[in-house]
Amino acid sequence: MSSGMADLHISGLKGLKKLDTTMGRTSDVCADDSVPTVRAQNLEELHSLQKKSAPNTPRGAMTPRGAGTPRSEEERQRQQLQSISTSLASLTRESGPQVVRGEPGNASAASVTGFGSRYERGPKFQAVSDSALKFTHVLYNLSPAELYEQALKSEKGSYITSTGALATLSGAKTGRSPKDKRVVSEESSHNDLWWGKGSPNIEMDEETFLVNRERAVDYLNSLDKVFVNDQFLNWDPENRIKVRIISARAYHSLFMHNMCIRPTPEELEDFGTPDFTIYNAGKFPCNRYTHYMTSSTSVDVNLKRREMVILGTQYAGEMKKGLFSLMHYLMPKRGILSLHSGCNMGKAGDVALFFGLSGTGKTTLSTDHNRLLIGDDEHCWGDDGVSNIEGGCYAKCIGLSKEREPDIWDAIKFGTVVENVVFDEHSREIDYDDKSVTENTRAAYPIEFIPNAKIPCVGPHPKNLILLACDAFGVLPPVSRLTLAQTMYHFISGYTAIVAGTEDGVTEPTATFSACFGAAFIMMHPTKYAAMLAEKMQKHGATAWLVNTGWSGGSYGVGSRMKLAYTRSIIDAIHDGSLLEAEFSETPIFGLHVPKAVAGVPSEILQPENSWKDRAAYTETLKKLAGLFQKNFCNFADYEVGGDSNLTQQILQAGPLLD
Ligand SMILES: Nc1ncnc2c1ncn2[C@@H]1O[C@H](COP(=O)(O)OP(=O)(O)O)[C@@H](O)[C@H]1O
Ligand SMILES: C=C(OP(=O)(O)O)C(=O)O
Ligand SMILES: [Ca+2]
Ligand SMILES: [Mn+2]
Repeated sequence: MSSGMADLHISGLKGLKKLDTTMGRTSDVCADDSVPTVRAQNLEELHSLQKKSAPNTPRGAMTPRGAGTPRSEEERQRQQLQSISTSLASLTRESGPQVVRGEPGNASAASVTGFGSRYERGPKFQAVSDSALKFTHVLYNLSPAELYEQALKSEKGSYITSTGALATLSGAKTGRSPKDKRVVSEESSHNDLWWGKGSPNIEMDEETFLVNRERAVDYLNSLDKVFVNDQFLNWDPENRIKVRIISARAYHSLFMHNMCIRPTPEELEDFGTPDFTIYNAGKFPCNRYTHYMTSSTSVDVNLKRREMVILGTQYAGEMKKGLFSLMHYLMPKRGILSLHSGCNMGKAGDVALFFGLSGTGKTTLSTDHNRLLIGDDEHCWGDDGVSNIEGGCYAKCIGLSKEREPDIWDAIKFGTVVENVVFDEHSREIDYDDKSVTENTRAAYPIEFIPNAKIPCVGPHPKNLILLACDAFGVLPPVSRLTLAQTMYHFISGYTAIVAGTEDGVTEPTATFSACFGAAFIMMHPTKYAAMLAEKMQKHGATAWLVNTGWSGGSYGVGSRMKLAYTRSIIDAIHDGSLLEAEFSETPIFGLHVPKAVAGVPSEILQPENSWKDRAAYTETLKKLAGLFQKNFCNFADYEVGGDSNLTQQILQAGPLLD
């Protein structure tokens, strides 16, 4: 210090000389004083230094033209923007909008493309409507952090929770709208698809699809900014599908970032033209004067155009399950079975699939601390084994507890989207029991957020198939082993029971039958999938089980939901092979094979009649459910499963028998 002070002096008479603060810096300066100086010349530059572009994720609008960017990189970006402009092209004007990377205000000529790009601006450009003069700002494959900022800035109802998740509201729709799901009848797919009674595919013509598509595209192009995600479906590299999702909300972009497979920067570089595009204009309604429209909501799939249009619902699950429907068309055509199932694998490589309708436990039970998670909801079973279609999980949050579902609890952190949950205004702690917004509260997170995720999400052929049913009647045994014919019968039936709106005082459960445990998502006739399943089960020697995750000791209102700990013990016994060695007895009516004992489960609950106080009520309820199964199966009685008429006869006889 003393040497520096000695050099400081004032000289001359015309004011003070500038202090040279760098003067005399010697090695004996105390450590506190040795912080490097700021590089920036001004505040603007300082702020610009804060952000940098990673080499593989160029920011078109932020990279100054000619600032050392290699020509090929610039060309690649131009092609990418051209591709997005083409996606957003208006059909009536046959032109895409002028697309610019980045937020409004960041427009720079270098990143503008599309119709009338600066190279092509001619008289034609002047002649078109105002909308062609407007830039469409594209926020392309933003990171979770960027999407958080976008959501917090522009979307009411966006908050950061105490653990760092992004809380959002999905709007008026807090679940899917299956009655508004339409599929275009066109020559390329018409004969492959399942139409008519029981089918989820509500027919729509090509013309009406284009009307809705135009409505969505015009809406998206009218916005200040749109989000574009280019991602993949299916971890099987040979059957990977490239999807583009164009949406109006950061919530939607982050949701799909989490749920689809995230491309590496290299994979993104040669992404090229997507195989399928979603136009999510869910903030905007469809027009009820449009032919076929029965509400303000329409989710329209066009397999020939490889497009999906969403109008009138912001529920993000619509995109996830819409893509699942697409896979239910594309994969079986390649001989690959698509399944609404969870999937996990033991350390020894034993794979289990968990089938079941919503709320039966696919996500909860496939997320198992002792096993590797392959996926929670959508899988393919092909010649080489299984592959997850998705890159993330979508867990129910209602009643979530750290003790019972620790891995899901811990996954709700920075990057995760939590939909429609209620939280403390100040602490931002989520109250998982609060159903004020909806009972269907959800968390969407990348699969890597589960510590024992199996990456890549593929595995060998399954050893066990676990058919889950949440039987609110409480008459199905907690676990039973199924024959092949029974497996087909229950797979085609797709049973679960829900409890109708408690607020109405209704305590009676309602049986739901949904073919292939996912009728809302299948595209072809259920027997097509069932035949493939039978063939694969036989070929690979898988064992199937029916597990009731619903009521025990009586129906809803009398009995109680099966303890999760018991269900987990049952599942453990299936995985480790011990249950296969058990002694079984056959139940009346349903003819199910029930084990006499399962480690960790009280034996008296294994036969449901033993857990009911009122035996007569039990028998009556059992018969009632059997009748509902039979009535439902009438819909399939005239169909053959595959080319095997013998198996078809066995399947028809494998259901419940009443005398
Ligand atoms: N015995 C049980 N087995 C499975 N889930 C149970 C059980 N008891 C309660 N649950 C709850 O039921 C819900 C099952 O939902 P989830 O696993 O998300 O179903 P899916 O993925 O099939 O839609 C979870 O909220 C879970 O905590
Ligand atoms: C995403 C959904 O599936 P699941 O309930 O099976 O998790 C849904 O039904 O909206
Ligand atoms: Ca590549
Ligand atoms: Mn699920």
